Amino acid sequence: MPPVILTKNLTKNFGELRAVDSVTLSVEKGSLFGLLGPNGSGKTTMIRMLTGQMKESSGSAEVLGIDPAKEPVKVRAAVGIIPEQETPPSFLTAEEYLSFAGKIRKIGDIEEKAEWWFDYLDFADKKDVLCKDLSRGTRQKLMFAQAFLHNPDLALIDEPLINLDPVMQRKVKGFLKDYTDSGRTIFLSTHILEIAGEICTDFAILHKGKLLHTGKVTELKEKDIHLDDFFMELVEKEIIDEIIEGKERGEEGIVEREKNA
Ligand SMILES: Nc1ncnc2c1ncn2[C@@H]1O[C@H](COP(=O)(O)OP(=O)(O)OP(=O)(O)O)[C@@H](O)[C@H]1O
Repeated sequence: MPPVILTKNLTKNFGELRAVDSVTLSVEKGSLFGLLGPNGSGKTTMIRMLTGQMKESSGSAEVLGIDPAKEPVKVRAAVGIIPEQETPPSFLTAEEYLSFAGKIRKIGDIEEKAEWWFDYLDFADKKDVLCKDLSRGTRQKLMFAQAFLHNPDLALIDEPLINLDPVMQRKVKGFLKDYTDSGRTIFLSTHILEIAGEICTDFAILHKGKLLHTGKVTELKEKDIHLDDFFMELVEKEIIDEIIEGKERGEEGIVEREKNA
């Protein structure tokens, strides 16, 4: 079976900065894939490229067999997306927003589906409130609901749990696990390593745009290694290597300068 997501040497430059650096990875159908990495490591940029919101500088990507750079509308119609820290339009109520999302996605029974989400995520009392007046957590619930309204085969979700309380986090974690158990795929970017270790089947670690590791969570569990310890060790090693490399470069620079003096 072909992978749901496949990237080959996917790269994104912003001027001098290489935000994503030649990333090659594959995500299998039915996996709950965690994209992990420190601040600024390129997770959001990856998701933006995979959902056709941003074109790569080089390399390629395929999402559900579609090239997101060539057919961004097709890819966005097929997948569910929760963009990072995005909020729903301020001038619509929660209910209007889901109805709007349902119309774009041509969902026939949108009222029924929206009702289900309001009940499931426990915010039916907020459906007539303008999005601008919703709490951050409730806005996040709304963004979560819009991503899954059309039961997509793949959802790419950027930090979907960060503003939710522990009860709601547990519910959403359960939802994501059940979703992938039924054969659909989740590509989740998160800082919360505990959650990733708990629910993800597969993971990748990015650091400064580079893919440091990709593998299965069970492989770590079999070796009795916690994902957060594995992550810390790998990222810390990378940082130490960079310091050593930087020092060596600096020293060489001094030697060169001395030679030229
Ligand atoms: N549109 C842009 N223009 C210029 N630089 C950008 C742009 N978008 C992202 N970057 C830079 O690219 C790098 C990667 O950013 P990105 O948002 O992908 O990281 P991230 O892993 O999602 O970070 P965080 O965990 O903090 O959300 C950062 O250095 C960021 O400043």
